[in-house]
Amino acid sequence: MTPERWLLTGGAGYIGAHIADEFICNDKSVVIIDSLYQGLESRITFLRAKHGLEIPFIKCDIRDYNEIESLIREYKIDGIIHTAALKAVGESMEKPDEYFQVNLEATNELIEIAKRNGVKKFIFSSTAAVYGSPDTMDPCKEDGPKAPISPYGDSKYQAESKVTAFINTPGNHGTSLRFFNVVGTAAPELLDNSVENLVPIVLGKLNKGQAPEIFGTDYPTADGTCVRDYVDVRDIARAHLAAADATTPLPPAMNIGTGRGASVREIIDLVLQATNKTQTEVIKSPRRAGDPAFLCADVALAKSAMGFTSKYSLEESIRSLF
Ligand SMILES: O=c1ccn([C@@H]2O[C@H](COP(=O)(O)OP(=O)(O)O[C@H]3O[C@H](CO)[C@@H](O)[C@H](O)[C@H]3O)[C@@H](O)[C@H]2O)c(=O)[nH]1
Repeated sequence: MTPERWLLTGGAGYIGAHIADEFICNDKSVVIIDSLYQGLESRITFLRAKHGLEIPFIKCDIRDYNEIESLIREYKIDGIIHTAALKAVGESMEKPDEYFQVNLEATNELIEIAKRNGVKKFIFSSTAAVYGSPDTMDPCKEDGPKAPISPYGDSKYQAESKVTAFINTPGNHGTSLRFFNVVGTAAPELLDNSVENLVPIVLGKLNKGQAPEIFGTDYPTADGTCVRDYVDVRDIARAHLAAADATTPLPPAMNIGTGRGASVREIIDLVLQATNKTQTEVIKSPRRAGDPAFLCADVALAKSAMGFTSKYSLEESIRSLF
């Protein structure tokens, strides 16, 4: 049987490359497009060497609709995993138009292209940012309140509607996966190269002999610092595989997290342990605007709908970085 062929947008990115790896390991064929704005071609080089495959890679902006439509025809694509996006929450406040263009308009266009060309499967990378800044200490449920507070979260939330309309069409299949805080790596070559998130920031600081900074130590949590649900990127990739292989209709959106919370303080301690550093100095800074005290996933839906549960512990995720 010919393997299913998936177009992976943003496949040279940190998350996209892990999905490519997981799909290839499970006998699916992938075609990767990436603008290389944040993605790295070296990740594709690594995947080609690891799997001994000439994985097709085309450098292409997600807004280059003609090129994408030609590729979908040329490669006879069965399904699309759409991870290509702008993802910096802070930057989205400064460039909202660009975020809506890349994250919302391009997703809408991609779905129209899929429809015109008989592509029946679509899995969309969404985010816990759709929940905004809840003021409860309860895990977020998919059908609970959505109140994104950044153009990033809003653009992703609005794009989910288009995906939902697509998958509600009889014969189509897919979902939106709402990632919580993604950490870890399958290989040093696939590491997260962004400098926007807690773990890479703390690592960078420790490597330079600087003290990590904590944004807010007066939250109503056990140790006063913010709690998040840190999920391994390899589990994110496994969730995509589970969604692609599901034989029953999926809910329109599912949380992908662990269901366990960890505080900023705990993360810093784990990174210190993993690096064998004894430094205990931290800078206690004021709260960062828009940060909720607690943001964790209710993971029941992904489990019941597609049998997905996370596999990697936070310790394993942090250890994978060294
Ligand atoms: O130097 C730092 C950096 C971050 N933090 C805190 O660490 C926590 C995690 O922050 P960060 O890694 O920036 O992630 P979030 O703000 O939780 O957002 C991430 O996780 C969301 C999903 O939960 C995604 O939508 C976003 O794209 C992604 O950046 C927050 O409480 C921050 O205030 C610090 O205390 N010090």
